[in-house]
Amino acid sequence: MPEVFRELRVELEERAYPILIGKGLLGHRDLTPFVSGRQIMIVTNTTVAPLYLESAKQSFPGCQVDEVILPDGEVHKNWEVLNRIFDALLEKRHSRKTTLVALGGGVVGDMTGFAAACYQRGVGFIQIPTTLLAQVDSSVGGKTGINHPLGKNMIGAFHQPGCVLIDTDTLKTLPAREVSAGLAEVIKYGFIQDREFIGWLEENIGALKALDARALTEAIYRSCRCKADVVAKDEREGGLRAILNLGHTFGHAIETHAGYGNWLHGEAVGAGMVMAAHLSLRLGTLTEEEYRRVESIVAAAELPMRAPEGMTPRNFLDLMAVDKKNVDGNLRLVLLRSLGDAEVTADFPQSELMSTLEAFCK
Ligand SMILES: NC(=O)c1ccc[n+]([C@@H]2O[C@H](COP(=O)([O-])OP(=O)(O)OC[C@H]3O[C@@H](n4cnc5c(N)ncnc54)[C@H](O)[C@@H]3O)[C@@H](O)[C@H]2O)c1
Ligand SMILES: O=C(O)C(=O)C[C@@H](O)[C@H](O)[C@H](O)COP(=O)(O)O
Ligand SMILES: [Zn+2]
Repeated sequence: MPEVFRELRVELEERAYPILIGKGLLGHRDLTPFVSGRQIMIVTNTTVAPLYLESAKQSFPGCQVDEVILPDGEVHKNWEVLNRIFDALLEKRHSRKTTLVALGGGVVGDMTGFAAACYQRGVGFIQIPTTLLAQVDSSVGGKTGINHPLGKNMIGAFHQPGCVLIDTDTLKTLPAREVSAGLAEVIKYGFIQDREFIGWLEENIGALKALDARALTEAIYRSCRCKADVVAKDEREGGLRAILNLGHTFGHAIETHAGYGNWLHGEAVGAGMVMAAHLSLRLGTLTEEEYRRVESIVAAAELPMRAPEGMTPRNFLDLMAVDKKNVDGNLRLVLLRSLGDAEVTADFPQSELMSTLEAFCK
């Protein structure tokens, strides 16, 4: 039987940090050992603040706690809104000993981490992720940043948090659509590295959608374990880490095309993973049966399986041309060697890629 409290470490020598996972941790777990001075700035948004800001403050007894509340949405993951964090830090005279606390989903987490990487050339930060997606993915690993109108996450820095606190109770208020978006990144770990986890997910997807606490804790633990392991081996994406990008080359193109509205990140990744699997099937590395399993688990998570209405193969190719994984102008994709095993490769005929794009843009 899975436990309701789990703990992991991201092993990065002097930058190693714990991931604490369980029910009812927010406001009860003392996080002051991860604060360098006495000042903290909690960064959150207009949706999360009324739900969890007061509880979050209880996790920092004895600290001077300030807050900055950002507008909600991927469309606000930009320079203008990032600057509001710097304005608040300077107005409240935060020193280089301050600690930033990201309370929210991946948008708040990525922006807070980037602000922490830049403020006075770098201060500490803590991740308190409150969406499933942020709990299984964005709060771990130190990728921080903002979007550009021409490309997703194009401006950013690697900056690791000092601690990640995951309270599964916060998921009780998460809309079902956001739960599905988070499941995309959970399923991703199975596809790239853990075939056995795919079987577990096929059996437990209903319990996850119903927010069963034990199933959630298990899925979050296994996801974070996979991510922590990859990050410990390749913190700055020199090679291996790029497998965490399965479905993202297609997915980021979808998000950018959509103007960072309408499509959630996890939804775009869901469709993108099916596209990557389809190309792998065409290249003969994935069997028909494996491809059907990919389709059926993505469908069970209630994620989209097609490109957005009106998006063309040309749109995909133009947007994928700025992907960060590309080398010397050559497109590189994360494809499946088999179910549970991914690779980054530029070794695919353009004609096969076109066939996949055409199949999904119908
Ligand atoms: N840094 C990384 O490694 C990494 C990994 C994956 C995704 N990301 C980024 O994360 C972002 C997506 O994150 P997301 O899916 O969390 O989106 P999000 O941050 O926009 O959160 C989704 C929605 O849920 C709301 N919300 C958050 N917690 C809630 C709660 N407990 N109850 C009710 N509502 C709540 C938010 O206000 C928002 O409206 C994207 O920008 C993506 O690029 C980064
Ligand atoms: O942590 C990583 O590495 C990932 O690729 C995780 C992704 O789920 C995440 O969306 C990440 O932000 C994508 O990074 P990018 O470098 O492709 O912008
Ligand atoms: Zn992602």
